[in-house]
Amino acid sequence: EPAVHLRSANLTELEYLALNSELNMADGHARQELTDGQQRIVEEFPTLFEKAAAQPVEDLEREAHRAFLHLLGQHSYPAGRVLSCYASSVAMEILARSLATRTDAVALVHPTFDNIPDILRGVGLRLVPVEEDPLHAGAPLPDGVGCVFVTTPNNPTGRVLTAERLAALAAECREKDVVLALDTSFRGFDPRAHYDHYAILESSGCRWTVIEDTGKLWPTLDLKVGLLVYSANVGLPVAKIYSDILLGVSPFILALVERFAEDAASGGLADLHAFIAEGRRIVHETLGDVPGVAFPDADSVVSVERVDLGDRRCADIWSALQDRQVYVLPCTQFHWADPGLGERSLRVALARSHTSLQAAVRELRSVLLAG
Ligand SMILES: N=C(N)NC[C@@H](O)CC(=O)C(=O)O
Repeated sequence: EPAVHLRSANLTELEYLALNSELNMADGHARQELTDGQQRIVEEFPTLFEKAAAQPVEDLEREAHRAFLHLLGQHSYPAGRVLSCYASSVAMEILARSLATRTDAVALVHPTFDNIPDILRGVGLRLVPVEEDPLHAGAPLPDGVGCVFVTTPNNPTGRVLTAERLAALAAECREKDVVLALDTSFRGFDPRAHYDHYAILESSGCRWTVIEDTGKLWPTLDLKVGLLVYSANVGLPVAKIYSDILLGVSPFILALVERFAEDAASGGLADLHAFIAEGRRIVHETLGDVPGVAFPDADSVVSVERVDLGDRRCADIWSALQDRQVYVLPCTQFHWADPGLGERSLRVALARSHTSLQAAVRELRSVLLAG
C-alpha cells in the first residue's frame, strides 16, 4: 500500500502504522494490561451479555451514563440530553455537521489533536486558532465565530480549564450567543477536571455541548462509547443528525462501561492515576539527562507526554524510531494552524505496560544520543 508520508499524514494515519508494533507509543487509546478487578469483569462477560440482552436499552444507557459521569464528578449532567456514540470522533462529526448548519467559523484551541480541526474543516467550517495561554488567562474570544471549541484537558499538553475560567468562558459565550463546545475525552486522568462542569454550564445559560469518551481509560479493546451532551437551548440539530448516523450503541458496551466505571469508583481510578504517573516517571527518568531534552507540560497528568527535542527535528527522530519498529507521534500535526511550532517535539503514549514503555523510551534515548 502507498507509503505514508510523514508530513502529509494526519496523526491517525501515523497511529495506524503503529498498530501492529510491539512498541506502539503512538495512539492515546488504553493498551495497558487489565487490572485484576477488570479481568474479573471480563470473566463475567457471558452474564453481562445476558443482562444487556434482557434489559431495556434506555435503562442500560441511563446506568452507563450515570456510573461514568458520576465517577468523574459530573453530577449535574442533563440525563435526557446525552447521545451515546460509537466513539468520541463520531460525536465530533455529528457536532461538526450540526454547527455547519448555523455558522461558518469556529474558534478552536491550538494546539490540539488534528482530527478535531480536520473534522471541522471537513464540513466547510473556517477555523480561528485560540492559543492556550491567552485562553487560560482570560483574553477576549475572537469575534465572528459561531462556536468556541476547547479540549480540556488538552491533547497533548494536558492543560485543564479551571472552574472559574469555564464560568467566565460560558458567560462570554452567552453574551455573544456563541456555542461553547468542550472535548473532555482526557478528563478521567486529571482530578482537576472533575469539578461539575455541567452545573457551571447549565447555570450560565449559554448554548453548550460536551464530548466525553470512555475509550481512553480502560483497556477494553476499544469497546467504548463517546457521549455528546448538549444544552436545551443549544440551537443545533444534534439529535436529528445523530439519527442520520446511528440508532444507538451496543447494549453490551453500555453494560461494560457501567461495570468498568463501578470498578473505577471503588479504587480503580486512583490505581490508574498511579499507573500513569509511574509511566510518566519512566519517561522523565530515562530521557531527563539527554542534552536538549525537556518536558514542557510540567503539570500534565494525562496519559500522553510531550517531549521537547531541543534543536532536533521530530521528523528525523520519528523516522529513526520507525526503523526500529518503535512508534510515537510528531507534534507538528497537533499545531494545526502553524505546524512549525511542533517541529521539535514528540508525544509519547503512557497508557501502556511499563515494560513496553521502558523499552520504547530506551530506544528513543539511544536515537537521541546518536545525534
Ligand atoms: N478518530 C480518530 N482519529 N481516532 C484517533 C484518536 O482516538 C487518537 C487520539 O485521540 C490520540 O491519540 O490522542
